[in-house]
Amino acid sequence: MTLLNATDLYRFYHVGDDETRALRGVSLELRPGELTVLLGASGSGKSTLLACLAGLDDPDGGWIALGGERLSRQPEARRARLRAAHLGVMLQSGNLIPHLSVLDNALLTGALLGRRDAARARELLNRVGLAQRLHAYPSQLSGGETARAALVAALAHGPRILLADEPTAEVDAETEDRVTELIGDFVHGQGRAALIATHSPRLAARADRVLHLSDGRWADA
Ligand SMILES: Nc1ncnc2c1ncn2[C@@H]1O[C@H](COP(=O)(O)OP(=O)(O)OP(=O)(O)O)[C@@H](O)[C@H]1O
Repeated sequence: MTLLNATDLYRFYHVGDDETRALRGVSLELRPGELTVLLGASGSGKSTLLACLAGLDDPDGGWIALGGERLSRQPEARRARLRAAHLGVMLQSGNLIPHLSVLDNALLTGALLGRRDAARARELLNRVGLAQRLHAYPSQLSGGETARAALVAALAHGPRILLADEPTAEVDAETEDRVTELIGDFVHGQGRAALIATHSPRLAARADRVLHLSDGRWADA
């Protein structure tokens, strides 16, 4: 079974006369129970790929399907519905709402889906070491706390797929272990899928599959 299917993705950016080919024919499948780690040098296209898979950006070529439904080249409202139904998304650009507390951010998507689960949100925040920061606002968090709060906000509604960009950025080794455990349980304990861009050797060690992006292509392609 495939939860997410991306075929032959292209994404070009134009600034003045310059063209950056951020994605050049990337295909990918995400399956239940599989933790996939995404590696690549800065500028290789990792964030662009995650944004396209999340339906936050639209590829210029190729297509993406979530649970058999097409995500790419759809109106924003439909992409948002599919995103909420299937995905947990944690991106560097931030998926926290500034005027909501850490706890309310974690409850938001579940509430929109009609399955608000405060006990689960608190448990996840506790597991990543944020039990004392439930009522803080995003602007009051450190970089590492922001990444963990954003990860919990992506996971708390129980999505089938997690897409995450550097969830262990700026954290100490103990917190990195906690975040790795949380993602490992989500994928291997609950049979979900995850695609994680990370430089963490701890997280990479738990991966079922490691993919390398280089200059917008799979390195071995
Ligand atoms: N909005 C944009 N406009 C123009 N160029 C962009 C834009 N976003 C990304 N790029 C370019 O596309 C390429 C891929 O960028 P991307 O952010 O996907 O890389 P990355 O692998 O995530 O890098 P990092 O690890 O530094 O976050 C880079 O050359 C980047 O400069």
